[in-house]
Amino acid sequence: MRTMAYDVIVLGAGPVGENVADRVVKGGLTAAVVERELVGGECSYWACMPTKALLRGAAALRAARSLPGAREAVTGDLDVAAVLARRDGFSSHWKDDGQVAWLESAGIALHRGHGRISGERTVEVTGEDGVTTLLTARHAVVVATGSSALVPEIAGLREARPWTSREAAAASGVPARLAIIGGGVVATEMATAFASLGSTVTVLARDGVLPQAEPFAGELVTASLRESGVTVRLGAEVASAGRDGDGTVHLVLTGGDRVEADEVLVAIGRTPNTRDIGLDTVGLEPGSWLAVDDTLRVLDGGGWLYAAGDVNRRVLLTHQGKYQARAAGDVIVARATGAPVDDARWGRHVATADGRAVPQVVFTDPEVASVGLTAAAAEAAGLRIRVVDHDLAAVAGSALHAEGFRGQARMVVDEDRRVIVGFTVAGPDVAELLHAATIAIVGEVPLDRLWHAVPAFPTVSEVWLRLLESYGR
Ligand SMILES: Cc1cc2nc3c(=O)[nH]c(=O)nc-3n(C[C@H](O)[C@H](O)[C@H](O)COP(=O)(O)OP(=O)(O)OC[C@H]3O[C@@H](n4cnc5c(N)ncnc54)[C@H](O)[C@@H]3O)c2cc1C
Ligand SMILES: NC(=O)c1ccc[n+]([C@@H]2O[C@H](COP(=O)([O-])OP(=O)(O)OC[C@H]3O[C@@H](n4cnc5c(N)ncnc54)[C@H](O)[C@@H]3O)[C@@H](O)[C@H]2O)c1
Repeated sequence: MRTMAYDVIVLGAGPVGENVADRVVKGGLTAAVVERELVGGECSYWACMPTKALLRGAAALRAARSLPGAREAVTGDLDVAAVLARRDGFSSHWKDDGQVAWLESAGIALHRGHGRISGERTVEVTGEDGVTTLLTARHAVVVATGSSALVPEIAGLREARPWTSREAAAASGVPARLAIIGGGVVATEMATAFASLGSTVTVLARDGVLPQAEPFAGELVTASLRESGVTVRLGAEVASAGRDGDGTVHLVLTGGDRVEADEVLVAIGRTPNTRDIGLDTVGLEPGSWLAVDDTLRVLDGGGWLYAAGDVNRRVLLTHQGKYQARAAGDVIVARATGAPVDDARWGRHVATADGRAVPQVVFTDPEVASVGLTAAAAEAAGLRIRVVDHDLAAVAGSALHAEGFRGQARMVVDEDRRVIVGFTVAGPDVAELLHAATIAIVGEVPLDRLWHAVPAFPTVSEVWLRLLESYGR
């Protein structure tokens, strides 16, 4: 067996694994990444990038149609083939040459194949040709193997060959009828995308629409989906499924109702890619999420094992995984070189923001942008809060932005510290509004100082002033 040694070995070359390796190399250590599929991971080829490319054309069309003067210039409908072709481009046509070239330029070694931990600081890589290479790490092994779509144990569902987010993101055509199981982020984004591309969509949202978000966000998205022709069935649970000889999928709901579709997309959350990575060889449970401390070191992982990104379940988002990667890479370098470890809250070597200040944009119509705690989550955390709401349509910038603008903003204030701990905004094109709130929350900017952060007129950001005015001085 061929053997090779590096300072750090990273299992998985998704956005998170790539970034851990980059930080480690920038810190003066050597690093190798092990990748069994495409360098770039889920985000680049089957998640963030292709799905946003599927959504963007319809969003631009909606924006034009919402403006007298511009709407008259729109003479046709979406060009579905062009949307799919643009999506193909944003997925690099499912080829990773560009990302491999970046790895080379960054001085990171790549081992293609399935990686398995085989003991303390060792990883076995089995290539497609069956040849195995043994890698040893002088300092750390980082698991960044990500997650996969969870398919529930519903009678007949697996045999019905459901789509997961992968098939939806990479679809080469548009099914006439699409049923979606789930009401979360993937379900609402893909309902928005496929409805705009011409599918007749049914969303089966057992637990509601965007149940993790502020309630007004789910309500606005549900109303908008329904207006665009999507059937949204709140509380609907699928009891059994089947696909008949002509390809039609039949779903039977608890209570007996039936739904027919040409494809069914399962979007009920994720499962960690840890079933076959050798966790048992180091006393950990195969198939489990890898719990970590704030420096991303695996609990009971011997001190040399780290886990970053989706696989540790802290936050399943690319930007937050990459934030963890920067902390993990830097702390591995610090520990390897004997430099001081800065693991105090908000220190260089910890991912403090994971707990309290995670930004997310759901690219539905309307967009939902949020950071920090919802009112419900803040109350559950025992904070004494005050909730301030404002109609987003009632600022001049919004009225100018689109006719019939609909939206809502909410800030959640920690009354004991007089700082914002949560912010949610729903409305057309609000994604870029979010970073101001992220800075206010991470910076723990006192409300009295925020009065001096004056939003420009006439922008949608003026809602910040209105929220402060409602709160009072
Ligand atoms: C449909 C969809 C849309 C999304 N949109 C967004 C979005 O807009 N914004 C956002 O921030 N997040 C989004 N996400 C979440 C985002 O995709 C993930 O948070 C992100 O990909 C996690 O990165 P990662 O590096 O941890 O894992 P992954 O991207 O899953 O990468 C893990 C890599 O490890 C490899 N691997 C796994 N096991 C092994 C092994 N044993 N040996 C070798 N290699 C292995 C895999 O092949 C993969 O390349 C979306 C998710 C989905 C499903
Ligand atoms: N724009 C973005 O940032 C973006 C886009 C897509 C996905 N993602 C990330 O990808 C991850 C996965 O997304 P997702 O939509 O699959 O998960 P999710 O957790 O957002 O939503 C899953 C939904 O399915 C429901 N559910 C769970 N089990 C069910 C069952 N058996 N039957 C019916 N419903 C069930 C849940 O209540 C939940 O509402 C998320 O963590 C999300 O953050 C992010």
